[in-house]
Amino acid sequence: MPREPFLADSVLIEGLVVETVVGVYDWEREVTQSLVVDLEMAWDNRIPGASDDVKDALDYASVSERVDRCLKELKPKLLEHGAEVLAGVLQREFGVGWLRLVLRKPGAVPAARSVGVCIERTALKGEPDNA
Ligand SMILES: Nc1nc2c(c(=O)[nH]1)N=C([C@H](O)[C@@H](O)CO)CN2
Repeated sequence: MPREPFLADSVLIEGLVVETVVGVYDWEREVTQSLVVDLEMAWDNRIPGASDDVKDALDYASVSERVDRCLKELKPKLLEHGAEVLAGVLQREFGVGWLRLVLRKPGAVPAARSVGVCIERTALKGEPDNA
């Protein structure tokens, strides 16, 4: 489902580095590796734009801390699982309606600058947690 066509505002986090256990192979469960998170989160920036009050804003510092904690606790095997859980946490805890999330694992394929996954999720009104 596309994001709301009449409001294109968002809050961005780019290149957030998280050190965590991640990967499907046995050796990967014994070390930490870097993940890099890019996030675009739909948010009505007209309200904080008028009030100049961070309480009205989607606080990118708080979101960044939550992303870091989520991935460190989760220790996902697949990037897909990390991205999916993260998207749900941000939608439930911060009230983000739509988001695009890119999760990269720069060291995974030596011949590639980076590999990763990209997901877009829209919280549907009427679903549990999205009343
Ligand atoms: N689509 C994916 N493919 C692979 C993943 C992944 O998370 N998503 N992970 C691995 C290994 O953990 C790899 O990164 C080790 O270098 C392989 N393929």
